[in-house]
Amino acid sequence: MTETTIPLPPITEDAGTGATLEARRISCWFGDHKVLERVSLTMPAGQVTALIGPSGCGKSTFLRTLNRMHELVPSASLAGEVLLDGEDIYARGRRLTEARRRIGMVFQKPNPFPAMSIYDNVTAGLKLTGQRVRESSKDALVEECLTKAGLWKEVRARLRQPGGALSGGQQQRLCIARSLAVRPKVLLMDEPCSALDPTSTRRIEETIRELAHEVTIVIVTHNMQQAARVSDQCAFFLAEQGTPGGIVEHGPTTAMFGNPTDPRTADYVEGRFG
Ligand SMILES: Nc1ncnc2c1ncn2[C@@H]1O[C@H](COP(=O)(O)OP(=O)(O)OP(=O)(O)O)[C@@H](O)[C@H]1O
Repeated sequence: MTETTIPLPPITEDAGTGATLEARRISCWFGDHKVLERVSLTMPAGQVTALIGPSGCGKSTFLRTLNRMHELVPSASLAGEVLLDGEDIYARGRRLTEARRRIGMVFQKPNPFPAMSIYDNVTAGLKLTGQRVRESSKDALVEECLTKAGLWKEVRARLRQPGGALSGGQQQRLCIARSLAVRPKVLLMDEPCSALDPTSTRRIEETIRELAHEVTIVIVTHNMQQAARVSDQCAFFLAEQGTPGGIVEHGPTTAMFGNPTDPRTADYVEGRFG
């Protein structure tokens, strides 16, 4: 079988400011249960957008619609559009793998391939998304992605050791490096620090701020201090009294925390519920 080679330029050549992601009137169901009602949100290129709100209001579901992961659940359905730099990722003829390549995801629990080497973990996503890199370029790619994920100095002397031998925080940064290797325009992060200690959390937060210059980031977090530290804008989700979740308020993080317009936002960010 012949494989198509898609030459990948060094990341720096492709480094822009990410892409703007725009969700338009997203509604989601699990079977008959409607969990999101006409949610619209623009996540601007090169910014960090934090999705906040109490448990069960649909933040993760919304995040998973942004790279077509919601449709993996057999009972799940969806209405609305998700535009990546103006093009609907759900449009007929759009390939799922293309959406996943351009819009990467980092999960709550670090999930490197534990028996695979650190080096191979970084390049693992390339094959899965049908991309190939020349052998001669691989070392540079691995170094660049690990550097951007803030892990290079800690692992450069042991790239052939298994990914599973790293600490939890290092594993999460390895997963970020793996996501970066396929040149995403957007990185979705679902509570990426909730399984980590405070020091590792700080390292990931620094990494997020550094990456934001070239990748658009959308992060779900329950940690209000974290939302305040890492994000440029916030969207506050709420599902009241058994109704589907929606966005109550969104805007610049400084305004959301300093001067929210909706009393429910104020109550939530000041820790009075949730
Ligand atoms: N796979 C699933 N099947 C059925 N219902 C689901 C599924 N995943 C989520 N739900 C339901 O969808 C609603 C929204 O859940 P979701 O996980 O998106 O909320 P969340 O705000 O991210 O919560 P948390 O902060 O606790 O992670 C909840 O009522 C939840 O029970």
